[in-house]
Amino acid sequence: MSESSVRQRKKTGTSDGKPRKAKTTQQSLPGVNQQNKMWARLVLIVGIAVVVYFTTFRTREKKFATQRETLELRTQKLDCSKLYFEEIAKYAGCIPADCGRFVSDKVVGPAEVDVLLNLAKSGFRFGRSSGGASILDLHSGALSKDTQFINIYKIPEAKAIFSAEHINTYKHVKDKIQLAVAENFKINKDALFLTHPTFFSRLTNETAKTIHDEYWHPHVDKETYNSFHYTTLLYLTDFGKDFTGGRFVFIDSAGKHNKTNVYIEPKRGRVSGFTSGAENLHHVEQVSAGVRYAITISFTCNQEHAMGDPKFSLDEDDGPELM
Ligand SMILES: O=C(O)CCC(=O)C(=O)O
Ligand SMILES: [Fe+2]
Repeated sequence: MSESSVRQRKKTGTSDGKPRKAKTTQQSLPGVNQQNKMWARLVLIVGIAVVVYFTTFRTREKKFATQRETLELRTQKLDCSKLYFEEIAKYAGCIPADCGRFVSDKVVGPAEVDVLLNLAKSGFRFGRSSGGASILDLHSGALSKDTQFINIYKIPEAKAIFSAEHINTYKHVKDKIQLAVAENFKINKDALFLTHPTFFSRLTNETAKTIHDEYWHPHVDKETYNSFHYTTLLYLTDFGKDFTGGRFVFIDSAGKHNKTNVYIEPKRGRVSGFTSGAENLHHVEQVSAGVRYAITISFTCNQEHAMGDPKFSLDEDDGPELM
């Protein structure tokens, strides 16, 4: 109600000379003001709550390595998680100067990537998961096939795919990555051993059919794969060109509610390496289109978990057993 209409009523009396209900109207003014104040306070409180919520519980985003840049070396030091440090401390020569992560686009060359991508594509012709995440482990022979795994070494036609170039490149690249891990974490190269599982991955946006297809869950490699001490990844296809989605994400926490997602965009020939403890919680975003190829190459300091290079053996009696 406007002020002028209130004034109007004040002037107007009733026939018996008594004031009209204008009195009541006059009394309602402070009520309206009070209500307005209450609303203002409520809006202020809600506003503050929203600001506090988003500053306290927000997830920040950082790009550690974009697809467009070519990195000699980018590193990030981290405090080792307690459990990881307690365990790695047992292995002389294998204790990192600092826990952390690195990315380099200079360890593996484009020709080597071509050979390995060709090897991966040839292998996956013999089997793929029906649910979007396929693996090919040339050490055990494990190859995804629909909703299960088969042994590629039991397929006679697979013989044709393993050329000397494939085998030599695979071993040479593995050695270079092992050296990169040793240099970056300042450990003895010979204290590191290749471990299981080391595998090619092929990720698409197909709907997951089994738990093995759900590659996007946050995890700690040391917890998922007990033998891991250092994880490395070699990317064989480009984020944003060969596929979309599928970025690698470290999830860093400072306090309970303060998270930072640290992204690595896959790029052909890009190697990332990190200590496998809880300091490097991570996941892979779901691929939204295209095909993402990578190799997970894992290292242990525990000689009991060491494994040799793949035999690429097709002799059924000789061939590696599946896990
Ligand atoms: O392919 C990637 O980028 C990461 C895969 C991964 O997290 C793993 O193999 O443990
Ligand atoms: Fe992982």
